[in-house]
Amino acid sequence: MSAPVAEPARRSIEVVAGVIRDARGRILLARRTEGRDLAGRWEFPGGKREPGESPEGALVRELREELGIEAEIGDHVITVPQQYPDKHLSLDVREVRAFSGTARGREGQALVWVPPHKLAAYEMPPADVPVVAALGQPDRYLVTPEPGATGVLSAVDRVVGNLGQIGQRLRRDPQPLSPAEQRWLQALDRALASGIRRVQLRAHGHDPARWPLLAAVAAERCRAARAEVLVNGDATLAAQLSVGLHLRAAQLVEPARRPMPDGVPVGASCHTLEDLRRAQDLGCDFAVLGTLKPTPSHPGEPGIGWDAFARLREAVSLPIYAIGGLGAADLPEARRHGAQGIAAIRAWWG
Ligand SMILES: Nc1nc2c([nH]c(=O)n2[C@@H]2O[C@H](COP(=O)(O)OP(=O)(O)OP(=O)(O)O)[C@@H](O)[C@H]2O)c(=O)[nH]1
Repeated sequence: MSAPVAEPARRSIEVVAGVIRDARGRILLARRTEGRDLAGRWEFPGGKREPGESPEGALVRELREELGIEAEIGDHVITVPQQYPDKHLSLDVREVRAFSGTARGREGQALVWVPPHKLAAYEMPPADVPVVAALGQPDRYLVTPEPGATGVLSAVDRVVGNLGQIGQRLRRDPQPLSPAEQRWLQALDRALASGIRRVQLRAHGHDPARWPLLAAVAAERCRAARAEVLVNGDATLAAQLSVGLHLRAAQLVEPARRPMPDGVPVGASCHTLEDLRRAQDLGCDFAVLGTLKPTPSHPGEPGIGWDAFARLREAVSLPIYAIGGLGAADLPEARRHGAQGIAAIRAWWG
């Protein structure tokens, strides 16, 4: 009997790439030349870090060698850990604050200047999917809390206490929002005013008969603020309101294909590698992964931590928000571990 063949260890490479913008705000992509891995795909110019080099130093050298420009390196955008069949990549992406010279493909590579909203139309390596999302999509994802005790429409209803009658009145009265629901909408307005641009409408525990109306009003406010909206778990409601759908982890096993048409956002809550793979196979636009840190909403759960987050993140190429006990102060660390940003109830709620 022959001895089992050990799987060859994947080599690790550290690559630094630059987001170079022209005066019109377009971003430079270079095409990988024949004979290299992923030949023909478009990428952000850059290359491998040499031993002893800083990320900034490596990027300045690569851009000089590849494009003939002298670059000034700016902010960190995201570092994406990514498993490829033959290697483990860490792709560290930086803004190029300024450069001198004219960019030319000095190694025979084609170049193209692309408006940011068109980046996703270019075929790029898997590690670049989270980079393109980091450049164009919100880094904060608000998940709404439940609106509180709202089974009370008025003092009369409280006395009657008959849900059937309340349901009938809801159908007649176009504005039956309770004080708690109105406070909830005001908090949503404050979150939108603070710059939140991606919202998951979720109200576990809220009266299901009242939720469609409240969600419709909330979706309208989000639209007015140009924020993207997804409703939690309910594809029918999402279609009625013409908004996106956020799948619960338990729902990932149900659909055989993407549950909404292309162009309508679909997100997914994930806890395991299997969830993430399923979300990716379904064509979800992004995932939410946690719980990252201990949080009062999940007592007794220690949180997976950033290293485990990065190990899961590298097995897929979806944009992924981290969730669980996180806030604005965690955004830089999230980006260093390949996260699109942070999903939260408390931290982003007005
Ligand atoms: N510069 C750059 N490299 C990227 C991007 N995305 C991405 O996956 N990569 C990967 O990072 C590695 C960059 O290595 P390289 O360009 O310096 O050298 P190479 O082709 O000889 O790579 P190799 O030695 O791994 O085969 C490649 O494996 C490439 O596929 C990107 O946006 N920019």
